[in-house]
Amino acid sequence: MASRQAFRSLAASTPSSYTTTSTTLRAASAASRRCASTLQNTTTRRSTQWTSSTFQQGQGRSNKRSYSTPGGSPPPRDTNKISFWPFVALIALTSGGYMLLVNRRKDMPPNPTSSSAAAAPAPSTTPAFSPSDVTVIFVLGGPGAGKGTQCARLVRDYGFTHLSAGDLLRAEQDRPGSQYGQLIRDCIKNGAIVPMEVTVALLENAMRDTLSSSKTGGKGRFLIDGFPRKMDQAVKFEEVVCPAKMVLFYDCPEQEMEKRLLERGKTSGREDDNAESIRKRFRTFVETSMPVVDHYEREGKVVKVDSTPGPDKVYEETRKQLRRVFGDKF
Ligand SMILES: Nc1ncnc2c1ncn2[C@@H]1O[C@H](COP(=O)(O)OP(=O)(O)O)[C@@H](O)[C@H]1O
Ligand SMILES: O=c1ccn([C@@H]2O[C@H](COP(=O)(O)OP(=O)(O)O)[C@@H](O)[C@H]2O)c(=O)[nH]1
Repeated sequence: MASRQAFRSLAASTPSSYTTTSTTLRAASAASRRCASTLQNTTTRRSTQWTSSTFQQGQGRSNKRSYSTPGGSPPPRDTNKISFWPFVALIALTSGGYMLLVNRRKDMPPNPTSSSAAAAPAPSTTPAFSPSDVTVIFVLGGPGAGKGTQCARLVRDYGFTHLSAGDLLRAEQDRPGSQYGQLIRDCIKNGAIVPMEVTVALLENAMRDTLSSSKTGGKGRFLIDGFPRKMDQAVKFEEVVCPAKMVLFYDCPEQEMEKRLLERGKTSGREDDNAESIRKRFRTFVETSMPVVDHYEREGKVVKVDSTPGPDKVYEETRKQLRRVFGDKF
């Protein structure tokens, strides 16, 4: 209980993730504006330099020609007017080329490892899956709260598809040739959050695979376990993949979670089930993931289950809560 309160008070002292997100978005778009204006200046400077040197060459040629005119008389002054229009055309062409370049860059995908690109405002888009076909339940809770254990039971009894973000990341980490392997390993060991593009893409692919291989005509129900752990993931997922129906939040004191994780570490083979990584994961959970729960709480989507008791009791409460939200035949 004490830890629940600690989570709450820490979460309250954490700046709103929306503020953080929108500040990052503003910073990213300011940076892209600066970038565009630098590009513009460079292009303008280049075209000016090019134009003036060409102009000088043109003048030079014209002077040479005129000096070689038999009779030695200087050329009439208004011949310069004739050579002015090609330069206007060149400036127009250069500017047009610049605009084309800018427009093409707008369509390029962001670089997944760049944090500013990660937070760059995506063009408004329709989610890949409609909530009328696909039910998404986010399953959240601290490390060791019992998310995976409860998901396994719900799959067994209700035919949900269970997608654990952590499992998907570990599979990607071990996939030969993955360009994200080392990045994922480092993040997991340090209890940090892997850049959202990687995780969102893994989840979307897994959902697509499930839906295309099932006989339910593109309909499905997913328990997305251990995701979203950071506000940017939540925003991105709902924007490009599918809005979530609800959040199942397993609430457990830190002391109990630590005990469970150390026990699990004896057999799990996980690089992060050790005292040092556990401490970092708890910190990330409080500072980064609790604001996500708070956000969904404000949206009225959170169903909280105390996961301190044994697994059977927690499951009983989970079913009761799901029946309350979805009705008896969920
Ligand atoms: N309600 C519970 N009471 C006691 N131990 C639990 C409970 N739920 C899960 N466990 C055990 O605690 C460890 C962590 O559970 P797990 O479901 O893997 O947590 P999470 O997915 O939230 O990290 C596992 O070894 C699991 O067997
Ligand atoms: O959306 C996610 C989910 C997990 N992780 C990483 O995967 C680790 C393990 O997560 P998992 O859900 O498997 O385990 P838990 O900490 O809940 O026991 C986390 O600490 C993070 O480093 C991540 O970066 N993004």
